[in-house]
This record gives sequence, C-alpha cells and structure tokens, in this order.
Amino acid sequence: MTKYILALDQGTTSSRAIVFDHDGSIVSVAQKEFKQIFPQPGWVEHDPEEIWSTQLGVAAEAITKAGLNTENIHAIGITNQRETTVVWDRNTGKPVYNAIVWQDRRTADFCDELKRKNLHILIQQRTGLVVDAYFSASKVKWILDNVDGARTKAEKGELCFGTIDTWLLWKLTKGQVHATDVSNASRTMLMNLQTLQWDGELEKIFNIPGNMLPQIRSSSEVFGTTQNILTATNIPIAGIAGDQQSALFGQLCTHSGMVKNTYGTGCFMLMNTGEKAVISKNNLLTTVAWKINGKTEYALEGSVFIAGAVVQWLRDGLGIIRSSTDIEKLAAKVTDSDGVYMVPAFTGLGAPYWNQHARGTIVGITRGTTAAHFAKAALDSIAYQTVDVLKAMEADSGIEIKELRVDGGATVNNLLMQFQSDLLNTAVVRPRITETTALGAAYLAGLATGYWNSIDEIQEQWQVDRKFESSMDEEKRETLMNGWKKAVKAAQSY
Ligand SMILES: Nc1ncnc2c1ncn2[C@@H]1O[C@H](COP(=O)(O)OP(=O)(O)O)[C@@H](O)[C@H]1O
Ligand SMILES: O=P(O)(O)OC[C@H](O)CO
Repeated sequence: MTKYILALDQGTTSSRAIVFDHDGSIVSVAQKEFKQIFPQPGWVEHDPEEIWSTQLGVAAEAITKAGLNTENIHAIGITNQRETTVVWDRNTGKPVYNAIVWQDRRTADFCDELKRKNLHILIQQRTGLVVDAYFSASKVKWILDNVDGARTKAEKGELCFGTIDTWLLWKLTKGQVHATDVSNASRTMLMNLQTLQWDGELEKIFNIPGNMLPQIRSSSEVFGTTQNILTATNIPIAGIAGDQQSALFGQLCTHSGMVKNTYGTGCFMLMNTGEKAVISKNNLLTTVAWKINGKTEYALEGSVFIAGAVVQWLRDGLGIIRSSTDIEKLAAKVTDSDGVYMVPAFTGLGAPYWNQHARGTIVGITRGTTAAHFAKAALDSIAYQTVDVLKAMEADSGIEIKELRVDGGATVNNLLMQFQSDLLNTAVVRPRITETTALGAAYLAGLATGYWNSIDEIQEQWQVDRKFESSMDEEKRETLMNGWKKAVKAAQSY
C-alpha cells in the first residue's frame, strides 16, 4: 500500500491540511478559514474549539480528496501559528478562555513595566527574545489574572497551558499527551535557550505555575498516536514545529547562513545559525530552529507584523482593488510610487524597530498621486521592511546574504519579487513548492518514522521555480531607501 504524510498547518486565518507523497509533492490540499474575534481595539482572539474542528475537518477532507483512507497515512506532522496561547482544564479538556492570538496587544503595558524594571536584559539573555506582548508568557499571566478562579485552579495543577501545537496534540491523543516541541517552546518567553527547559526565574517573573507547562520535546519524534480520531487506526504524530521554523526546514535551509523569508499576513525572515545561538545586537530574535536526533539548531529571526495584510487593507479598507491579485496589475500602471511611501505600522512596528506606539503612515502625496501609486507604495512597503530586517541580520551574523529563498501567499506577485531583489541587490529565489511550511512539518514527521532516511535524501527535492536578479543601480537604491527611512521616522512620531 502506498503511504503518504499528512501535514496539519494551523495558521492565523485558516486551518490547512496537505497530503504529501514520497517525492515531497503535494497530493491534495484542504483549507478552511475561521472566525477572528476582536473584543476590543488591539485584542485578537480565536475560539480553540473552532481551531480544532476546522483542523480536523480539513484533515479528513484532504485525505478524501486524495482518494485515500487513513491507512495510507504513514505519519502526521503539525505546524502552527506560534505564540498564540490556550489555557484549558486538565480534567474536562475545556478551554477557560479564548485563545489569545500572537497579534494581541492587551499585555503591552505589562511588558513596558518589565522594561522599566530593566528585566528585558535578563529576559533577552535567557530566551533570545525582545520583551513584547507578541510572546505567550504575558498572555498566560493575563488569563490567570483575569479569568475567575483560573489562578487558584492553576496552582492546584488543574490547568494546562499550550501553544496551538500542544492544543492539537492534546485533542488528537484525547488528552493523553501534554507536550510541545523546542521551536514552539522558544516562542513562549518561558524557555531557557541553553538548557531547552522551562526557566524557574522566568516562571516567577510572569507568575506562572510550572505545573501547567507542557513537556518540551524534540521537533522530530513520535509524540503519541491518534486515538479514534479520523479513524480507528492509530496514526503517529511524529513532527512538530512552529510555522516559521517549519518553513525554514521546508525550504531546506539546513546549513548555517541559509535564509528564507515568508510573505504571508506578516513577513518572517529566518537565518539558520547552526548549533550556535547568536544573541542579536540589532533587535532580532534568537530562536530554536529545530531539534532533530539530539542536535539542536538555532535561527536569527526578523518578525514584521504587517506584510500581505497591507494588500488586504487596500482591498477591504480602502476598496481600491477587488482581490489581492489585482494589486499587481494596478501597481504596474506606474513605473514607481513617485515619492509616495506607505508604512503599514497598523499594530506598531516589529523588527528591527519594536515600537508598539508607531502607527500606519503615508507620506509624499501630491495632486498627481493616483490609486496606482498607492498600490505600488503598499507593495514596496513589504520589500522595504524586508530590507531593514535583512540588513540587521547581516550585521548580527557577519554574513553577506547572497540568496533569499522566499515563500508564502504574496510571493506569487512577480512585481514585488523583482522589486525585492532590486532593493536588496540579492537574488530572490522562489521554489517550485511554496507550501514550505506544511512541507517542513511533513519532513519532520517522515524523518522520525523512517519514511525518509536522512536530510540528505530530501535535499534533492527542493527545486527552483524562478530566480529574480537585481537590475537597479546603486544610486537609485540609496535614494529610495533614504525616502523610506524618513517615512519610518514619521510613523514613529506619535
Ligand atoms: N498577488 C498578491 N500580491 C500581494 N499579496 C498577495 C497576493 N495574493 C495574496 N497576497 C497576500 O498574501 C497573504 C496570504 O498569504 P498566506 O501565506 O496564506 O498567509 P497566512 O499564512 O499568514 O494566512 C494575504 O495577506 C494576501 O493579502
Ligand atoms: O499564521 P501565520 O502564517 O500568519 O504565522 C504567524 C506566526 O507564526 C506568528 O509568529
């Protein structure tokens, strides 16, 4: 019987499931969007039960679409939106509150307080992270402080915390396994980057009882098996990684110095730094890439909060395009943005600025500005933010980045990819399979279960779709970047 790997890709706006074959090719895809809950300005929540039901639904759909049944599934890999926090009752399995999403800013004041107390230095040394509401720890604290009875229950060991991987693993194993992998744990702000264990001092700073934290395991091992879920067959769940680390693996950036950038809702650039955890001097994050066969590799990361989402804003907010794909045609009507710059700091700025008070800003508008200039400026803003992060990464690593592997929804846009290469003066390479996030999780699960024997064996599966080379002269590049820097300054003047 031919066997396949099922990847569950639980993202911020949708749950996806993809069946891969032994060549790493896609056999089928199923996807379902779910509700975004905005209870107050700056707050973003998801219903954990809806995350579970949509994820289970698309898993079944993908298997059926491929004309398979569950006996054909060799193993399952999970990859997920990171940092998003769920707390549930260990006995009933019911969440005590909605999932607090990575984009949620409700704990920004608490994070400012940590900075005022100078705790950000210790926290960065221990976790590799910049103190910000983005990460899980302050979100768990908020739930314990604000949900009736939650802290008392947590202290009695009656509550479980998990990122989305942990929640899905718990559901798939019917409560038998409460675990996470190191890449997800490294985004909580509670894990010590050197010991790869929960850090007692950080638990105290955030006032989180250690008994509610999941067990930290590697990224590629059998975590448990499905328990009468999908079918009576017990399928091993054998790979787990946060979605950006998973994309780094799916892009086969498995050697030190290799870099990928994912262009989705936000932009996430990761550089593999091998077995060395490089602590950033330029406001990037240090994170675990993965742990496989006892070997831990690290990455430097630049997280940009708004990228493809600016295109959605042009569509849903301004209404100047009807669908995301229309932006390329509209922007192509002009040769450049004619001095218009758009800084999409809708929820503040992430790397390398980390300014939660910055706001979206458009500068350089004249009487001659048209919708096409707005479209071009919006696309350009994605590329400019990427340049800022890449420069910080080169400075931290001492490596000149000669090639950027790209993936994510916005990479279908050739105009953007060409402008990106022009601005960076670096080759931008789009692979044949851009579903690298799901592919990474499939690889991790397949490697743990002997479906693939080694990283060397899968290395050959990565193939180029298109390579974009820079054709811009240095003077123009410099002029454009100077204009961008001024616009970023304006966005931070609130
Ligand atoms: N042709 C396009 N040009 C630019 N951006 C696009 C285009 N098509 C889709 N996008 C953007 O890509 C994003 C979706 O990509 P995806 O990788 O699915 O994101 P996520 O995993 O964050 O939900 C959306 O923000 C959308 O606006
Ligand atoms: O779900 P995505 O693809 O928007 O990714 C979100 C990131 O994991 C947040 O850190």
